[in-house]
Amino acid sequence: MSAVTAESATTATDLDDGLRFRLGGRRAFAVWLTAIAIYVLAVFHRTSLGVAGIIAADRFGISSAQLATFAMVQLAVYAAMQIPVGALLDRFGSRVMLGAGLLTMSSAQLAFAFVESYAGGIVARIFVGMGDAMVFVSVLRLVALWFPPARVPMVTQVTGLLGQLGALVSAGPLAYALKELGWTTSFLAASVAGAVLAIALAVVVLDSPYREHERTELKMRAVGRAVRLAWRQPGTRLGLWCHFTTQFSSNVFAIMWGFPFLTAGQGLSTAQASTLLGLMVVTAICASPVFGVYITRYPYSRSTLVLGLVVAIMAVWGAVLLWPGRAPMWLLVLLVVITAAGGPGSMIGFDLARTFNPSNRIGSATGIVNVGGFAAALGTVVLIGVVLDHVAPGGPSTYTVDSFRWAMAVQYLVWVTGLVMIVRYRRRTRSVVHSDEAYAHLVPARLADRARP
Ligand SMILES: N[C@@H](Cc1c[nH]cn1)C(=O)NCC(=O)O
Repeated sequence: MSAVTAESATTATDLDDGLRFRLGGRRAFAVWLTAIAIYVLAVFHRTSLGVAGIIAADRFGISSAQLATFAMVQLAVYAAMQIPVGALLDRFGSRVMLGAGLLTMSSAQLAFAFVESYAGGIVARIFVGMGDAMVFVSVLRLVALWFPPARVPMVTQVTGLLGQLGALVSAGPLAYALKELGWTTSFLAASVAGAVLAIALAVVVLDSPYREHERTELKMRAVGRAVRLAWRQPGTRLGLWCHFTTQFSSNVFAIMWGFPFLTAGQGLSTAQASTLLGLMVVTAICASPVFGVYITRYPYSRSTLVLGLVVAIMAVWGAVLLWPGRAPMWLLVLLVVITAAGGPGSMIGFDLARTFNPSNRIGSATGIVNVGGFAAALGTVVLIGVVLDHVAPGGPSTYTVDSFRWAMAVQYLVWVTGLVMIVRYRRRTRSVVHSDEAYAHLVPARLADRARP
């Protein structure tokens, strides 16, 4: 059965189709909201270090480079875990994986509350990255199974959007708690949230609304097969490259280099730079429903939106980097707004993976796609650091607008690579769409006649 034919079974809205619960009904919302709460917690844990950074440097007695290593290690583990986690998800389902993710993240934050050595802190961050890696793909699998296909693109976008609230919780309440309650109590409280959500998970979340959902009966040896089959789909690889190309710039900016670029490079105050970083979260939240509407209406042209978005991001970066001296504030605002749109834009990658894979491979396909943006972000973080070391060997105190001009320009290598790969896989994916009747619903009427004479 082709991917789309399998998916179309989920269009039923009554309970005759082997359904225990109505697609998009009350139980679906309860499952989704519980899963989202876990995703918010994952994003909160992921971004907590950004807020706790200066206190962490003090507590562990470490340099800025060692502090950055915490974040790098966490992200590297997150990216490396995506494919194994995706395959395990197809084997064990979302409930088990969300439980494992909660347990891993919460234990790691608990350890982080008490460790005092740098090595201990690194080990804790490794496990935070590992637990975090299990969450998002599991939530998207629930979305694909619990909602009617026509609503899945929008629900996927809103899922990404709501997850960003975790970053706001760490920027606000965690920053406050660290100041008022101290390190140990704050991280202890963060880990207790995991225990509460584990109870909600056990009570509310079911893997599937179907009575006999055909969960992949793969033995561990056969798990690799699901990954191979998902990888063979040009649509999965198109999703990977869309995710790769759209999201890395906003990640790099938010996680590592945005703040020094805006302060040391563009001469903004700390408060101005923080406001622009906050504006990125707000933009990502506002752009999500807009993209959701577009991809629901024009599924054939999802990659066209991605291409347009990437060209816009490249153009605004070009304007900032070529601006003589420091860029004016209006241009920096435009820069963060357009760059931030790449976050929700990257969700198109997951939508492509879902369209071109049957439900028993969604975990593997989503995991493959999710490697893209995080791997690109990691690579770019490192490349920018290498160039900065070269052009400003005196360290952060010697950064200037010109050092960042060269360093940030390395992003073009990544964008151009991504664009070439998107164009390549979009051609292959479209040829699959035009040759397989199962994808006929994706082809707009104006092209359908031409494609099927
Ligand atoms: N593209 C992000 C999510 C997002 C949505 N809006 C802004 N960012 C993504 O890939 N998320 C994966 C994850 O684990 O958070």
